[in-house]
Parts: sequence; C-alpha cells; structure tokens
Amino acid sequence: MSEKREDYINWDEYFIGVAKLSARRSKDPNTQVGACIVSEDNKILSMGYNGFPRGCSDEDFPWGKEFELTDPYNAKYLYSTHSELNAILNYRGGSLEGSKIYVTLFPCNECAKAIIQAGIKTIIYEEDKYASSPSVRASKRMLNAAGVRYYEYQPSGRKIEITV
Ligand SMILES: O=c1[nH]c(=O)n([C@H]2C[C@H](O)[C@@H](COP(=O)(O)O)O2)cc1CO
Ligand SMILES: [Zn+2]
Repeated sequence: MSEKREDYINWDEYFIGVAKLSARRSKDPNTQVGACIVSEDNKILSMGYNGFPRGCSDEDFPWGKEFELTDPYNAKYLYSTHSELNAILNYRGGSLEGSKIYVTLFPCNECAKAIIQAGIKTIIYEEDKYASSPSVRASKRMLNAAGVRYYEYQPSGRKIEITV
C-alpha cells in the first residue's frame, strides 16, 4: 500500500470538530459552547467550553436561566465563563497574536473584547443564534472596527464518529 489515504479530515473539520468535542464538557443544560484556538500554521494552542470558574461547584452554583431578570444572583449568567474566554485564559504559552479561533457559537461582546485584545485575527463560527441581540451586534461592531475577520463554518456534511 503506497498511496496515501484520501478520506482524512481537513483542517477546518479537525478544528471545528475539536471545538464541538470541547462543548460536550459543558454542564450548561441549555447551550453548550466550545472553542479551539489555532496558530497561523495550524497548531492547536488552546481549547475551552462554557463553565463556572475553578472552585465554583456545578452542584452549588445555579445553571438555570429563568431568573435572569427577576433574580440574577440565582441564574447562571453572572457566573458562567464563556468558552472563548476560557480558551484564551487556558493558554499559558505566551502570545495569541495572529491566531484563529474556531467556536460553535458567535462570540458575545465580552468575548469579542478579549479576542481583540488577545490579538486573535480570525473567528470561524458555527452558529449565530443570537445574531439579533445587542450583545452580538455590539460584538460585530467592535470586531469590524478592530479588523478581526469572521466567517461562518461551511459544514462538509461529513459524519465523524468516535468511540471512547
Ligand atoms: O459567546 C458565547 N459563548 C459562550 O460560552 N456562551 C455560553 C454562556 C452560557 O453558559 C450559554 C448561553 O446560555 P443561553 O443560550 O441559555 O442564554 O452559552 C454564550 C455566548 C453568547 O454568544
Ligand atoms: Zn462570550
């Protein structure tokens, strides 16, 4: 057998696949988000998913969203760290300047600030279900101003199965 395999996954499938696998670690009952930061030469630098900060137990802190407005202290929003921020903070190797981030949901305004300031230059996102929210609109406003490129992942339709 001297020919190479032809059905290997491409870079985009690989990195969005890693982001999706990372999202599977999330304890959020409603929205699981995963992120994978990749260098310009396609090396994985970091990964993250949405979760509570270290030491903040998933058993003690609230994962509900229904009290967001009436009782925000007992809803998840004040506590959950977004996947993109976790991926940025998880990186201990130095600079993320010029890197790309693959993420399963379009980054919010807070993550956009962190992405811009970290020097990440490209966002490849899978879903944009909150596109009409002020948060995502503000995010795009900042990303556009800062020259961060973003585009939607184009699904290949390939099913990648792994048994663990
Ligand atoms: O960019 C994001 N990254 C991210 O990790 N998240 C997380 C925070 C919450 O745990 C969850 C959103 O919850 P919900 O869809 O129920 O409002 O997703 C939410 C966003 C918003 O775009
Ligand atoms: Zn965010």
